[in-house]
Amino acid sequence: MPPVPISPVRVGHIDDVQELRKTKPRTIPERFIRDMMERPTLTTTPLSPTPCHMPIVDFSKLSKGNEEEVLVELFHLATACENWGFFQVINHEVDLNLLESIENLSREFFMLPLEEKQKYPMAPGTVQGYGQAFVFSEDQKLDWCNMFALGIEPQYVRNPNLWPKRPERFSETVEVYSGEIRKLCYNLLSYIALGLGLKGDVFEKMFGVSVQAIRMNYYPPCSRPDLVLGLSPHSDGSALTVLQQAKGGPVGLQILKDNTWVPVQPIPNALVINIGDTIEVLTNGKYRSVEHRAVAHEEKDRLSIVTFFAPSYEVELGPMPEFVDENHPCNYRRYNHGEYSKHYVTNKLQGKKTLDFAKIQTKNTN
Ligand SMILES: COC(=O)C(/C=C/C1=C(C)CCCC1(C)C)=C/O[C@H]1C=C(C)C(=O)O1
Ligand SMILES: O=C(O)CCC(=O)C(=O)O
Ligand SMILES: [Fe+2]
Repeated sequence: MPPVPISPVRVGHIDDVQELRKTKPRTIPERFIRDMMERPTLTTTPLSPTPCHMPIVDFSKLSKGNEEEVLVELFHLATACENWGFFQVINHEVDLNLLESIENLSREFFMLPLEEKQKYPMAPGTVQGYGQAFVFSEDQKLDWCNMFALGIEPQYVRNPNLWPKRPERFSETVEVYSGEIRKLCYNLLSYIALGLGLKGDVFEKMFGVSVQAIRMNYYPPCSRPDLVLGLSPHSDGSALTVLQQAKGGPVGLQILKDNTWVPVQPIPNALVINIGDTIEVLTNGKYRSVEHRAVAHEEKDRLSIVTFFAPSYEVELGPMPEFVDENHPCNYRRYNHGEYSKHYVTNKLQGKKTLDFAKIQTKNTN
């Protein structure tokens, strides 16, 4: 029997937003213009919400503090995870020169000629390389963003053909940076576990060789930021996400807090951490992966460097027994993380819809 042809993903023409901005600075193609309900609230209008200062966690107090400082900071961390799903970590012990280098090299990468970047194409329906991820149809709205993403760990998620030769030292720096961010993720997960009253090594043991990926998002200026989104609303499919916002950029990240999109004011040298879907499931919803999005700016470009840190694909996940009792019924089924990962990367970003994969739907008795 001949092999069954796999139907290719038909996504139509996707404009490269940087090129568009260069060649037709005032044009916003229809595919980028959001329906009224999806359009963003911007920080530049008098009626817009003031940027929030999300909770700050001082990592050095957790790693080097005295007993009391550790306890107080664990409490800050636990409260941030429970009430916000986001926090900014300061004194994180990742070398600031390394943060600067990855920022500069990522910017240099995006500033290369299009032909050079297209040597590392993100094929339709895949998530690694240069392009737009999460586009699966011709009528889907597009984000005002160029992305470059790479699988980092374990080795089997790597596609060596997609590691850029230019700029010089880019790939080497991604490697060193990812190693440092990996350590930070393991440490944060152990403090998160302690804050939940669990053993510090519970997630490290459970996750096996954790999957790690990096994504650089470049948002060029946009003549009508009120009509487009830099990045569609979503929660992250990871356990933890580490977001570095490049220095000097405008406010761009917004999180959905109490049903309102709240802009996040970057703190110089801090890293933004958010709880991903895995931790939501493991804690049976005690800690939730919060929906977030990015908006574009009329005059300034913005760059973010994002690390996704998740369990190994063979790990079976479900709510931990510590978070299930008669008052807290089990909200999520058990599933394989590899299956979830596949589900995540083969669906468009659509708020928290991806997590329906794991949710136990409660019957509406009304
Ligand atoms: C554009 O990519 C993403 O947004 C993304 C993908 C990450 C991945 C790679 C680039 C290659 C290795 C696999 C992996 C899927 C992690 C987001 O990652 C989220 C989604 C899941 C699931 C996750 O763990 O992080
Ligand atoms: O650029 C940002 O601020 C948001 C990025 C993000 O949420 C992501 O890449 O998952
Ligand atoms: Fe995200």
